[in-house]
Amino acid sequence: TFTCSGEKEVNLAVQDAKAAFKIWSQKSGMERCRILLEAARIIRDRKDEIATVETINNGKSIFEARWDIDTSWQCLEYYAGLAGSMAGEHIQLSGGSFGYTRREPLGVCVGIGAWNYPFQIACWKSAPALACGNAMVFKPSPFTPVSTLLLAEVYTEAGVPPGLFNVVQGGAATGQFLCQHRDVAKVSFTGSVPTGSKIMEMSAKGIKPVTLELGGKSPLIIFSDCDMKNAVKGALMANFLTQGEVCCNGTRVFVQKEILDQFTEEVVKQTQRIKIGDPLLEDTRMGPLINRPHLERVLGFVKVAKEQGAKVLCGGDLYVPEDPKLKDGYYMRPCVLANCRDDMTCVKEEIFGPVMSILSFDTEAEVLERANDTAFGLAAGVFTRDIQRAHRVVAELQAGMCFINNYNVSPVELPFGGYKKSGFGRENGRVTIEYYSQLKTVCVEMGDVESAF
Ligand SMILES: NC(=O)c1ccc[n+]([C@@H]2O[C@H](COP(=O)([O-])OP(=O)(O)OC[C@H]3O[C@@H](n4cnc5c(N)ncnc54)[C@H](O)[C@@H]3O)[C@@H](O)[C@H]2O)c1
Ligand SMILES: C[N+](C)(C)CCCC=O
Repeated sequence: TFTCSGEKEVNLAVQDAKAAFKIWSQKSGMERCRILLEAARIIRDRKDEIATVETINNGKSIFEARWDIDTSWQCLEYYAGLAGSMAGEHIQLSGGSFGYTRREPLGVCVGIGAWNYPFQIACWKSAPALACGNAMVFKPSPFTPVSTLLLAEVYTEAGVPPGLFNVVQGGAATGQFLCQHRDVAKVSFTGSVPTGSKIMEMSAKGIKPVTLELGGKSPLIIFSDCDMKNAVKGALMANFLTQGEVCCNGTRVFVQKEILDQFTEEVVKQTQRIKIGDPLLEDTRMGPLINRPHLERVLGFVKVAKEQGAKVLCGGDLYVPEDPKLKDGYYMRPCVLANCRDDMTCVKEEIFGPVMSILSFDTEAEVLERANDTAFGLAAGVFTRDIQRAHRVVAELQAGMCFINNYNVSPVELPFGGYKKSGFGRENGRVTIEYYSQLKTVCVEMGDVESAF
């Protein structure tokens, strides 16, 4: 049980971060690089311990939590590598005068996280922020308060100035204190569209830049010429990681008519094999959902889908593990829905649970139109052996993160973020430096001032 941080604690955290920023921002990129590399090393060394805490924090399987910790330390390593190469430009002007640009940090940045990837989200935000010379105050979701504290511990042990990465706990009220704080220079948010809209409104009042990583309802398009084995594996990766509670999941699975039956049969077979249970056991691949109300919400979506004419091919109901200590857990069986139409609630709304909707299509033009017919634009995937088609289709897809012949892999070198209502700004990749720094232009006169007066 954690106590929520109120206005006083938020002020203290920001004040400490401000003091730490003064020290950190004066360090050279190489000095920051060394400390971030050390932090990455500590996370790598403590991988099993942090993954265990993350599993207890969120409910995802320990197998998957280890992946999250890998993508987390890789993120720190990547931005450590970039820290030393941040530079401005020199621009020659007439008469020997010149200008130059300096890439400078923003100041105290705020990170607000969702509960599905608590440790990874904190790393994806703090690593580029710190590499650029900023401080960060981070607020994890109140459903997953624990693992971010380990990250604060790691940064401290690695040698960042005290307060440079500060964690405050709480929900909406704490988040609002952070967003409205006059000494906060930027807000990076991961969460739902309605909260993202509020964050943007608060930030607008203070003219603060924001990064918004929001929800999605992404299409996964399976053409008849795909490698079937990989397409089925891809569909499972696109739908059932972290109990289906993944922003970029490809939950609208469009399958070309010729292979619909074969694909569906294989997907159902594989889905039924997913081992549900105690997430700390090595062979478990699906743990419990985040909490009771969310479980009920997800089951409610399945109920409405049935009422609207979808056919449940497997799962979609409560799961009670044999182990008596797990009997009150928030488990459900992963669900595959067939006979879906584009106008159904399960196809239009983000469910954020283990529910895959299968839709069929005839032509490329048709599927593109249907895939893009959504207010979201986070991710999309295509399975085909036709290389021209693959690139032609992704060029038309309105999504920030597109996968060809795979899904939900996240190399830190590649920018990640949304189009349309899925948000803006990016995490990972070189471009994120732009979102955590600002450019100062210096104009240098080498001659006399030519005055108009
Ligand atoms: N695009 C991405 O990278 C990404 C990643 C993970 C999750 N998500 C999205 O997150 C959502 C699920 O996460 P959630 O339920 O935690 O989202 P949420 O919007 O309910 O909460 C996210 C965070 O915002 C805080 N918050 C809530 N109200 C606030 C307010 N008024 N002011 C400031 N902070 C406030 C919460 O305490 C939490 O820390 C899904 O829609 C999912 O798609 C997106
Ligand atoms: C690591 N994944 C699976 C790409 C998820 C990124 C964060 C989205 O919720």
